[in-house]
Amino acid sequence: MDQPVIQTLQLDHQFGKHKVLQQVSLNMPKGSIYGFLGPNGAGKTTTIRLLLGLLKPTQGEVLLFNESLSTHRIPMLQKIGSLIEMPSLYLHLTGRENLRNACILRNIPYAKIDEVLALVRLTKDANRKVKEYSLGMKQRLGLAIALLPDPSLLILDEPTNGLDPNGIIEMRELLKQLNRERGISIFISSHLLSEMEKVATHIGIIHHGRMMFQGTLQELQSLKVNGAYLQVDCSDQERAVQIFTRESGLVMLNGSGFKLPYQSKEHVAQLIQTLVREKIDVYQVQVNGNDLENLFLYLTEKQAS
Ligand SMILES: Nc1ncnc2c1ncn2[C@@H]1O[C@H](COP(=O)(O)OP(=O)(O)OP(=O)(O)O)[C@@H](O)[C@H]1O
Repeated sequence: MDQPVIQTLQLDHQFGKHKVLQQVSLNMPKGSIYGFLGPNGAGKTTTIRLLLGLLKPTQGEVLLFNESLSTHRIPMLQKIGSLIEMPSLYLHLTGRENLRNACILRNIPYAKIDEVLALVRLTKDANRKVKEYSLGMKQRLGLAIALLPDPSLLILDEPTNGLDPNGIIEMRELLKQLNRERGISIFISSHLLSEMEKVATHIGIIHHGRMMFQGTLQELQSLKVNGAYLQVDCSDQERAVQIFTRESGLVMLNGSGFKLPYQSKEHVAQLIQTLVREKIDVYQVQVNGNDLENLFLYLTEKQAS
């Protein structure tokens, strides 16, 4: 698991004078599902294009399977399946015919077609025209094409973008299955923290072209707890702040209540019991700071301190 499948060494990229990536050092262990997370415009697609050799870095290096992409591009790309945003499909052809075309282009035997159709659960719809497919089915067909060469690494750019909740669940389950049963390492970009938490084993966070965090999902989650705070709305905010300031100096008046660092659900229960005992009515208790935006704020503050 510790052997890297993707490594970038201080990657910089600029379009003209616009610096889009700065010193991006990615490290994706073999066998992992690496969630590459960042808001729109953070530099995710640019990074993916560099990983696939579709762009050349201004500085730095990409290593795939421990070898330099600049010297081993062709054999490496044969081991990689990719899906960048919407797959380009022939809508007037059937799913099976699209796969046949892809086989011809990549010199892959037709025998693989039934296998990949079954993997992405499109066997029953294989002979329907793609124009009749839902977006989720089109994405799965794109994934089937990416799986044709039996890749050991999949690189997927926002594969759940635009899908309905069912489509998102199907894609998520499918990726986990491919990772678990076939041992395929999966690099997946997304702007949704909650989605990546459901699928990824490792996370890299990019913001304004810089890596802000890289580690296991557990490491990210412990950071999130550190960054999260509890917002409590109640009938007597001033007295509540006095009570809890005795326990922890980090309590602040906020809106119609107060806020303090989130510790644990047991601590939340104790806090509510204390308020009730003190005859202060509790209107609302909310854990904030667990979303991507707050996480960025937290990480930025942490880097500056
Ligand atoms: N070909 C290009 N020429 C000039 N600027 C570009 C080009 N492609 C991307 N950019 C700029 O680079 C920055 C990063 O874009 P990128 O597409 O990598 O972000 P992203 O994280 O994938 O976001 P999104 O989810 O919106 O695609 C953006 O400011 C974008 O405008």
